[in-house]
Amino acid sequence: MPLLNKNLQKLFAVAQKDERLGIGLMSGTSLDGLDIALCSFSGSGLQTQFKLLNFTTAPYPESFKKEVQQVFAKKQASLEKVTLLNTYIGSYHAELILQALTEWQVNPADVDFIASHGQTIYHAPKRLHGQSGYGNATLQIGDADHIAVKTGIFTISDFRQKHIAAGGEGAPLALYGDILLGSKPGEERILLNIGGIANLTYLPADVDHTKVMCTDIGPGNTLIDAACRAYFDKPFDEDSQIAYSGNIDEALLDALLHHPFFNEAAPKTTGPELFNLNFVADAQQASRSLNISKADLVATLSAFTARSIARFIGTNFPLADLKLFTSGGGARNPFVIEHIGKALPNVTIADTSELGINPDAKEAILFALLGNEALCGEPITIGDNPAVLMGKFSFPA
Ligand SMILES: Nc1ncnc2c1ncn2[C@@H]1O[C@H](COP(=O)(O)OP(=O)(O)OP(=O)(O)O)[C@@H](O)[C@H]1O
Ligand SMILES: CC(=O)N[C@H]1[C@@H]2OC[C@@H](O2)[C@@H](O)[C@@H]1O[C@H](C)C(=O)O
Repeated sequence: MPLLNKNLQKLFAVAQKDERLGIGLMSGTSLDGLDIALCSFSGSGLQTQFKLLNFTTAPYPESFKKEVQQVFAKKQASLEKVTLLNTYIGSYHAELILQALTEWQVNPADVDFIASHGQTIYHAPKRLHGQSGYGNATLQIGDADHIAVKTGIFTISDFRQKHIAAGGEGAPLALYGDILLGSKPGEERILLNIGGIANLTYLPADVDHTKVMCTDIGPGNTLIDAACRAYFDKPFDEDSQIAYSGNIDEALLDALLHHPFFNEAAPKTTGPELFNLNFVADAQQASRSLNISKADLVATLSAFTARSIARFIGTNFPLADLKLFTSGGGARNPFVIEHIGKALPNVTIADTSELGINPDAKEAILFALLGNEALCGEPITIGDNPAVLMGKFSFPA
């Protein structure tokens, strides 16, 4: 009998361990840095026990952001740049992981797996690209073979393709972890992540999985960040200082909210491929607000994020006793949170630390959970959502 590949033997052993150490990685649409979450896991599926042991966001230098921005969410980009970045990002993420492990005094040999999201460079659900003959598509780069070889740790990656293969749009994948992290019998809950794009998971009080909904809502920070970069030479509107210095332009806000995406049935996904400064310029043209001040623009874009989130929640979940738990960098944008609160006066709002989950770490934890599932889980059926185990395996040797 031929010998079993040693990597497979080791993988088999990891899947059978009582407790596994896994790292979840998230590098989202905001391009602020790599989120690295080190967790311990036992069990799988809805019985998973996990603990966040360490977390950091390794900030990206401006030079790296500029490189990625050359291809990010662009219809036309250099294929050479995409190819170079695919290898570079994999290798760079490996370095950032090793640095974090050194800081935490954790030996890489003790880590059982890494679950890497990669860097989304283009998200193209069919609804958005509209090209006949092509279905839903998405592309994350930062090849995981480089992470595995450089760190010596099994790496699971490219989670979104299987979701598409099974009929989804490749996102949001938060659903699978959010049920585990946030569901509580007797409480109507929504977990709202405000990253570059805002998404939510509704978790009903009766824990009926057919009622769970997980969907993108629209822009989170992406337009606010883009305006801050373009007009204030700042990566984001820290503590909403710019938004608070401006006024909301109601005509522009209405024009922004008028986009057909907001009337499309959920679940749906989107990205900066749609919500970008061209989209804003079109809305300014339509609302004759091209001449408003840049601070008014940031205030209006921040109100747009808040209003589109509040409108989605108010329309789809008109519940008396709803609790909203926020996460992602937008949870630290006071203007956005204040305006969501004003528009939803009957909803209790807190961030996910109330659930014992670091709001900045949540998405990286979600990918670590998906990695744990890929190793030892079973497909979970949640309503009409794709019931598949996601991720591809990269071996260190
Ligand atoms: N103190 C703050 N004040 C205002 N905004 C903030 C603050 N801190 C973080 N942010 C916002 O959060 C963003 C980073 O959010 P996050 O890391 O959740 O995004 P991401 O993971 O890239 O997004 P996605 O979930 O779409 O993939 C920043 O770009 C900024 O807009
Ligand atoms: C294609 C892609 O990278 N989508 C991200 C992005 O960031 C937020 C939103 O848009 C969400 O759909 C998704 O990420 C989260 C982690 C998800 O899949 O649940």
